[in-house]
Amino acid sequence: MDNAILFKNVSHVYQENTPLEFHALEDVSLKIKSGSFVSIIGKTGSGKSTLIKHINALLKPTSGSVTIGDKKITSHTNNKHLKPLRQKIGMVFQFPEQQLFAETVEEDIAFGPSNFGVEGEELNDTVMHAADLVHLDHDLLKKSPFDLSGGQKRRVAIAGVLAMNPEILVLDEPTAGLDLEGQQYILDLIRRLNREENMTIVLVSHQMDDVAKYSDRVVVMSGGKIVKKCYPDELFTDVDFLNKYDLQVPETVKITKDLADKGVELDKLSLDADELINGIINKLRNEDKDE
Ligand SMILES: Nc1ncnc2c1ncn2[C@@H]1O[C@H](COP(=O)(O)OP(=O)(O)OP(=O)(O)O)[C@@H](O)[C@H]1O
Repeated sequence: MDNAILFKNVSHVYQENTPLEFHALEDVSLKIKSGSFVSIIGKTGSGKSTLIKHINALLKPTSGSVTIGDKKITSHTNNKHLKPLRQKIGMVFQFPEQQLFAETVEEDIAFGPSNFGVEGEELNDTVMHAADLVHLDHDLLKKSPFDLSGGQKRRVAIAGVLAMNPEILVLDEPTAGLDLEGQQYILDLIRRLNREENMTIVLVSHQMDDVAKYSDRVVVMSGGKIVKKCYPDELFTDVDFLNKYDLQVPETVKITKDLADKGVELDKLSLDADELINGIINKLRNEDKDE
């Protein structure tokens, strides 16, 4: 089924009609195609979390509408009608392991599906499948989640979301606080879910190297508005734009520019370190041939 996400003229006002009224989203329109990997970036307070909370109607638009597949959400939508929608959207908030609570890893992963009536053999299969998706060793399933490492805990928390079999996965800074290896593990997992399970990914991140490497499209927010929607290479080659919105320049872009300043022009800009290394090797080989 086509689960495109469509924001149409969405505004969101916190604490409306009070002295604390705050316009966090203003007239946001955006289409995220089913099966794509889209990153939402922008400096702190630009409205990224507010935006993504509309995807599962944790927040509803003050005006405008959000449509997921054939389900339209407006300020009038009744929460009673949102259960099927929420089942197909997995939300991974910052530090999701802080929500782990069960005595065993297995029970934690099973919590969501058992709430939706899955039981017995089917529940067991669901838990195993989710554990496999995050490459969690089955020996760990009987352990307390609190005995695991930080990276393992985060994988358990994500497995709990995946056990609901979501078609759309929304993640807010999913690698925050992990060491480099743990970060890589989570990002590779997300990319695998996108490519192999055709899951739509909406990622909020401050890590521009990751955004550059993994996304199909990037959405830049500032002051509650979308200021750019484009392909990663279009964004990350525009250093003036990145500076204007306080966004980091990815390391691969910096290296490519440094090389060009030193007279080494590569054939194309790589947003992935492995690709960049291959570009440099090709350049060296071609130079050898020319000599
Ligand atoms: N419940 C709330 N009541 C009032 N204002 C809020 C509320 N939640 C968020 N805001 C404000 O809305 C603005 C956007 O917040 P939001 O969390 O969406 O930004 P963000 O881009 O996700 O930031 P960060 O990168 O720090 O997570 C901020 O100025 C924030 O202070």
